[in-house]
Amino acid sequence: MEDATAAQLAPFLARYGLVVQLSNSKGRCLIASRAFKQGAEVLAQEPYVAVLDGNSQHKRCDRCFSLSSNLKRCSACKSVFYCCILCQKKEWLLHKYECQATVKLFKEKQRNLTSSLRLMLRLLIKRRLQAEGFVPKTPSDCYETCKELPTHMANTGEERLVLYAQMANLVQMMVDSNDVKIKEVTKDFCRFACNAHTICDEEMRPLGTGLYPVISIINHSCSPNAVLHFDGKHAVVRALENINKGTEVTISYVELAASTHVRCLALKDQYYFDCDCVRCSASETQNGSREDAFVEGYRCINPSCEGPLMLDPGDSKKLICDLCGLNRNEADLTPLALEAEKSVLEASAMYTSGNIKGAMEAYGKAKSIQQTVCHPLSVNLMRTNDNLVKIHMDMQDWTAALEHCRQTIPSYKRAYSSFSPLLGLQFYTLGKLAWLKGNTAEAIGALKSALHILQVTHGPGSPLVQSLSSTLNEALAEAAHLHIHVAE
Ligand SMILES: C[S@@+](CC[C@H](N)C(=O)[O-])C[C@H]1O[C@@H](n2cnc3c(N)ncnc32)[C@H](O)[C@@H]1O
Repeated sequence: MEDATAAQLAPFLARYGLVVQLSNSKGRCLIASRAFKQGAEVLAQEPYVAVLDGNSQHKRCDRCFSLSSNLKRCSACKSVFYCCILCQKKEWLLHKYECQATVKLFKEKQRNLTSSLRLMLRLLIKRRLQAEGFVPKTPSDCYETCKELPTHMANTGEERLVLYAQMANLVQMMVDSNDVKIKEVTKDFCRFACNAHTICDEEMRPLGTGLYPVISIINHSCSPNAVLHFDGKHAVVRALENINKGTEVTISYVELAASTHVRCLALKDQYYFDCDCVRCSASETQNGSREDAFVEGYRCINPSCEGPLMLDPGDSKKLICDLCGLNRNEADLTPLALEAEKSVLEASAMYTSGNIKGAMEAYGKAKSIQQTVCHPLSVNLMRTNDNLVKIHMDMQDWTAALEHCRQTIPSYKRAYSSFSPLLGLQFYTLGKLAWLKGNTAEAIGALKSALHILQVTHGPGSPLVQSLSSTLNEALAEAAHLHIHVAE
């Protein structure tokens, strides 16, 4: 970071107990200048710019991102919705220009704005209004701070660069301004790609994208000590463990329930770096590769053995069980793994097109193949079970949903860290399903586990944690009334 920006940002960071340091391999890093307790808020920020995605645009307010069943549509562009007149009025200063550009794009090209184009348009509008003094500017909320984030333009492939340049062209046409330089906008598209964050609801379902100039300074680790959580579009970083003074704050950029190989590919493809976090470094050890074999590997040929299959050092075509030493040919497994993959794709397409029964059968077929091929704790089987939970919940078949959900818990525990929000949410689903089925003791156990995790990741005041606490209290009251024994 140039000294001027770093110095200007320092007071904002000092309020939280953070400083920026430079590292040769990672660029800027955010370092704790005091200790943070597990669950504490490390940093919070509003986005510089944010957009709702296509699915959420008609369900949430474009300004505050809150859910509403009574949204009012902008009568001019007809493409954004607000929860109240106040939100609409407050947004008008920025939306006025976006509105004109949206109408122009539709008139001239018969095209609607995509999320990425809208995000860029918002960046250009806000940047101009701040430069002209119509919108206030602070060091943590200005284009200059966004501009310090890396673009990795030199690493970006030709095809992607051409696409970004075409998108920049469209933006230039929409705003009809010579101030908009194609090269600069192309660079900003590159910047979005490796710095913008997916905004999620409390249940970690994506609802939009935002650029958070300070939060984006936080680097990645596959074993992070902090997590990003959203309240609407307000982003909060919480400590997943006690963070000591002088320690780098890290979050995860990718899905952590994946083998080292898969995580590293995703990081390289989007963020252009080779991860050397503790988890990735461990993959080169026997313990680390065993962990990968559990998460994304095959199962032993002996159905009663739960050992993971590792590469046979004596024969590269063979896999050997790490527990009992039995061999299995990779060539026998590949066609079955492909068949399972095909069934999963078919199931997903059927689900999207509304053929729920077909999807249920196809996921059922995938599951039975995966049970013979994949390790019982593998993420492939876990995802199929998750889809079956979702489908059975849609069909209000709580018994089947509960059964599939129970089966996911051991793989969630293996694939995610003990304070992962996704593990917490899975316990919450298990607790709710067990409660619906009248399994009070099981519900209490799962809800307690969920609360233990989600209080840390979401904070005790979050609406999700509040509603979880009240379900747990209801279940505890019922257990006391019926003299049901509850394990501590
Ligand atoms: C969102 S930015 C993080 C802030 C960035 N370090 C900076 O200087 O502004 C993402 C980029 O930071 C770098 N980065 C993040 N985590 C890293 C890691 N664990 N190892 C190496 N580079 C990392 C990569 O260049 C990545 O594309």
